[in-house]
Amino acid sequence: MLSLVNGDKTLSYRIYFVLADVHYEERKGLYIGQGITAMSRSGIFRVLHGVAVEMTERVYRLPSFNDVLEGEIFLQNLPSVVAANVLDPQQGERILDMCAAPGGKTTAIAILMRDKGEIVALDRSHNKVMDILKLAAEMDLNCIKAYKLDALKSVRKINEAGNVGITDNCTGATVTLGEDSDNCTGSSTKVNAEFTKAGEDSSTTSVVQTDDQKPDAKRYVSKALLRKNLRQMRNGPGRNNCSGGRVENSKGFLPNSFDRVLLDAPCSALGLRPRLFAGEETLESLRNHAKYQRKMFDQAVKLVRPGGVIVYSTCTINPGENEALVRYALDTYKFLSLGSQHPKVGGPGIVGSYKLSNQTYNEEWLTEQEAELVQRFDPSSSLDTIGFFIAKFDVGQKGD
Ligand SMILES: C[S@@+](CC[C@H](N)C(=O)[O-])C[C@H]1O[C@@H](n2cnc3c(N)ncnc32)[C@H](O)[C@@H]1O
Repeated sequence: MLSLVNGDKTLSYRIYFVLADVHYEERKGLYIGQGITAMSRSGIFRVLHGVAVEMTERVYRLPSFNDVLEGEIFLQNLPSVVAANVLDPQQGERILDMCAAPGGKTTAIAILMRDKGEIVALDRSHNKVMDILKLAAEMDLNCIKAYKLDALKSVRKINEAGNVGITDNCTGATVTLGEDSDNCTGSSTKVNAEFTKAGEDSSTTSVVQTDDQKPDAKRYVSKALLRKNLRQMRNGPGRNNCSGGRVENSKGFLPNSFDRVLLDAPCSALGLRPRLFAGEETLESLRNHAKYQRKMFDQAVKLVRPGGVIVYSTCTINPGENEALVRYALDTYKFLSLGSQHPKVGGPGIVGSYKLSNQTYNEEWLTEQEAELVQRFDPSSSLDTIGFFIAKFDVGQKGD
């Protein structure tokens, strides 16, 4: 008998699992499962071995909220709401949400600010930025500005001429265009991208038909953009193009320019339910998540002003991406301190240490006092939430 628990207490879809050679190993409290895979219905017919389990009955009787009050309500799990509240945004402030799509926490923050102030919401995916814009429009929230930007490049660089701007990898021009792609050609075609400066931090890209072939450093087009436009001419704007196919690319932001920063980092997502371990993560991939998160955190530290706040959160139970990030942050940036969290709903973090096998140092986790200051949502606890982690940092004087 396979019983699953869903964090939102609704199971709208049939869920299939393929079980083969199931085994778990325990490493410092982290279970890594292999051989159990949650699959799509079509995917299940492509595997050669295994046992498929079809779950046909809901664990809970609560009906699905799909299509209920669409545009009126947006369901969130408890830890996400807590994360927005822990950030404690104030009206009139400038907030950065570094990895924002689909915009659940962004909109929760906007509501807490009563839509007064400015929330800059970033995601590296064009379509996901559209999702943020769509959600903000549905909820009638005007203080959210969403941009496509790789959060690893979210601090503007000062170039030799003293101008600010980031350079792309291909042309040296100040912005990269294209749907989910940073590749660019620099070549001119019938479909050009028009570069306009929209405010201090962003550039608006809108697609225009033109015969103007004059070379212009600020006019270039990516292959991805070309493909997208051909697709749009054939199929219409598509489900996500709520704002007429426009997406804003950002060139990055000035250091110390935000009152508060939320880094809801991409992670191994080992806290999500219902989900048996899919066997996709390895120890190496878990370490890679941690490295990626640290680089993003470094950007967050640069962007927040002295006296500001950074909230770091993940939906994983892997301490290497949670407590170890906090240790890194506190050891690297002496002007950061753990802030007391309100509301506090989850339990304390984990105290301990571990050694990365191919590195020469021990990564110490938190002291007991520090562990008390972070929130760890244990998916097996009676609170019945997804696994989640929240750390809040108060930012002191940065120095040079
Ligand atoms: C955990 S989800 C964010 C969920 C979101 N905060 C919410 O509450 O709705 C992580 C997001 O980070 C985005 N992402 C991953 N790497 C990124 C990067 N380098 N720069 C910007 N966004 C990135 C992913 O596209 C994904 O949408």
